[in-house]
Amino acid sequence: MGQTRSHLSHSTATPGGAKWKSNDTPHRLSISRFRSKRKPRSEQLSRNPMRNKVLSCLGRRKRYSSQTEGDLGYGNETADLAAHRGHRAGKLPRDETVSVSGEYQADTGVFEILPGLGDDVEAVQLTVSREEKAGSSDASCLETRSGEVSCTGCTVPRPCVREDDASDPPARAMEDQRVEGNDQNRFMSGFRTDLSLHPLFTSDPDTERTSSCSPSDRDLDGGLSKLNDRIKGELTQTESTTGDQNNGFLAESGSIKHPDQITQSPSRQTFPGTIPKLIITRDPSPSRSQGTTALQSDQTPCLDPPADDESPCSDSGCGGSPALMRSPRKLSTSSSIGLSSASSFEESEDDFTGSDIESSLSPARSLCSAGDGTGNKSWTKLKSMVHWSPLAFTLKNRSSWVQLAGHAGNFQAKEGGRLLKRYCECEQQCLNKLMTDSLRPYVPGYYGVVQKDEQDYNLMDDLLVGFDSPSIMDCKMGSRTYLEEELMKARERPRLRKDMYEKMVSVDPGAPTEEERAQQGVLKPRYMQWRETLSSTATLGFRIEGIKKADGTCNTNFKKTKQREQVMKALDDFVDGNVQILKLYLKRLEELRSVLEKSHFFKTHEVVGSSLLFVHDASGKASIWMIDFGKMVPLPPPMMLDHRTPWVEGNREDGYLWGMDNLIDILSSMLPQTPCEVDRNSEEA
Ligand SMILES: O=P(O)(O)O[C@H]1[C@H](O)[C@@H](OP(=O)(O)O)[C@H](OP(=O)(O)O)[C@@H](OP(=O)(O)O)[C@H]1O
Ligand SMILES: Nc1ncnc2c1ncn2[C@@H]1O[C@H](COP(=O)(O)OP(=O)(O)O)[C@@H](O)[C@H]1O
Repeated sequence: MGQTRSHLSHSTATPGGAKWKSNDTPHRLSISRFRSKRKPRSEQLSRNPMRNKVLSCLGRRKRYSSQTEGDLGYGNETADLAAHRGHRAGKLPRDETVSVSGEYQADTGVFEILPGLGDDVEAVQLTVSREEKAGSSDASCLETRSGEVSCTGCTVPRPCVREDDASDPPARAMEDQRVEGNDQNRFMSGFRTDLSLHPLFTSDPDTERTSSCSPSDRDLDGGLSKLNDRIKGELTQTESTTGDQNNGFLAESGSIKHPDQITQSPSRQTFPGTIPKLIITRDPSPSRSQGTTALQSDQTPCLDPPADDESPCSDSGCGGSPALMRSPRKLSTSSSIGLSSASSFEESEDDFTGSDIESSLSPARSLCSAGDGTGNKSWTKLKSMVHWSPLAFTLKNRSSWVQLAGHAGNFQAKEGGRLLKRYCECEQQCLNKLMTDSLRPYVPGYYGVVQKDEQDYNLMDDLLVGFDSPSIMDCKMGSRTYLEEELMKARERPRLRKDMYEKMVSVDPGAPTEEERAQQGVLKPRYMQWRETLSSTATLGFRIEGIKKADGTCNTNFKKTKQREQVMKALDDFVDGNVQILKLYLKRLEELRSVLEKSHFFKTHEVVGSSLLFVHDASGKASIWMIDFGKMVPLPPPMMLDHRTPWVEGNREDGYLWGMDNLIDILSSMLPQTPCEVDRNSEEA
């Protein structure tokens, strides 16, 4: 119970760059190297500055608005399910045709059994009407819109708790983080270049709206309806898909350079963009003015927003979850690790140890006590967490499914190697489109929308299937984690998030401004930007969200893992010094990058908050998939992104490929040099 293990492997490294050995893993070489594979930034692409108001109609992810601990997996299943009733969220329009990828014939409207659902699923219907729904009064009865999944075997994932070290220095002031390499004018020709210069949250939201929005409402409406038409068309075009997630498995060998042995290259990539002036994070430097706020508005931000005032594709948006507002220390649903009992885990909450980031939870509820990825604290083993049930071995396609990050309660693991993820329209549309895109091998197979207990879910492959006690890492990609739409909404209708304020304070009590402290709340973009600059998102274009290792140890506390060397240490520990795995990951990433660069889908979507899920196991299998498409939104045609251009408001760039370049570069630099490279480097030196 609660066994502590885990150390970052580098902590035992031989000083002085001597060869390092961990168990049977290959030696790491002490030669420092830095490979720069960064691709040149492409020229500005054709862009349409029109605000894509359709975003607000696309994905809306909602968490259970009144989550209890039972909701989060502590209660028994019956209680969980009961609690979920009445919190139906993110519903599709009643009359909408639901596409179930690959397992239906268009226009039939027939029921079909999804093979992957196993015994749980009784039926899936592709099209329903309001009348049908209206006739269904009993939540336990078959909902005729998209089918029913019985409750058997489903439980809500448990949350994983993060622990943050509040003693670390506060984040740097973001308003000053204009970093080298930025060339706004180059990218903003044809745009209103004053967008990022406006103070956010002016006293007159209408004025602000006018200044930041070029097109008229009529134009926007037109764009909205055209885009909706396009999307509707695409919804019917989904092709057959099956869960072929094993297609990404790879294999190789070698040794990894110890992160401590890698020196910083002069060619290190720095964030080429500008941190928007939304944020004033307090700077520890006495020379900095403190207590300034970005909320330059007469308008008093609302601390208890109306439920419908949410930002797109967000569970609670800038307005936040009302329930969370009322329950400030509720577990952050996005700071969780869930272990589904639909997987092969057997667990009781008593088995979990560690402290709780969201400190309202009792210690008994806490799942992991983690270091910050810098070696300051040791990781804590969740428990004798991975108790394989004998049953698990007899069931085909079952995995020890783990929810490493994201919103607690969003997932339910199903037999048949699939997952139910709380419905998000944006995600549904993306997954549908991805099923026919060249990116298909890099995303989970998608099987449409199913309904259970008045809640819609997207049904997708469990990517852990096929792995034996996998090690998992969630890496959030991109240099920006909030949509432009969210930013605009925050300006127009600023809503204070008490939960985010508290999350911020728990990590760094000095981070809030005086005003934020007085308000006991922060705006969502402010919080998101603070997280970006505290971690490696702003400087490297990605950040580690969580790592769970084969031995059951788990760390979701990488909020302050910012520096390249810190990231390397975490990665090194994740692969346990196994250079074979590292090479496989590198290969997969390079392949994915190449496909991304060519994918029309990718070029035409703003990709925010999406992650790469790294999975490997002791057998030497390793792969990476893209997950979380809740904030992957289509651009108004003919706008396209290169995903490397620094973001300035209006250009919608997200830094996804820039982050990938950096990630690939970091992984490459961890590999041992070939003799040729050693020679070349010594010659250069
Ligand atoms: O990781 P922490 O610091 O807890 O912050 C979370 C993550 O950024 C979530 O992103 P993700 O889901 O990608 O993990 C985000 O959800 P959105 O992606 O919906 O914006 C949450 O916003 P809220 O859901 O508004 O609380 C935010 O509170
Ligand atoms: N298809 C999948 N297969 C296996 N695990 C998944 C899959 N999708 C998500 N997960 C797990 O769930 C976590 C959260 O997923 P994500 O889609 O980011 O949720 P959210 O939308 O709530 O942020 C991931 O870190 C990963 O551990």
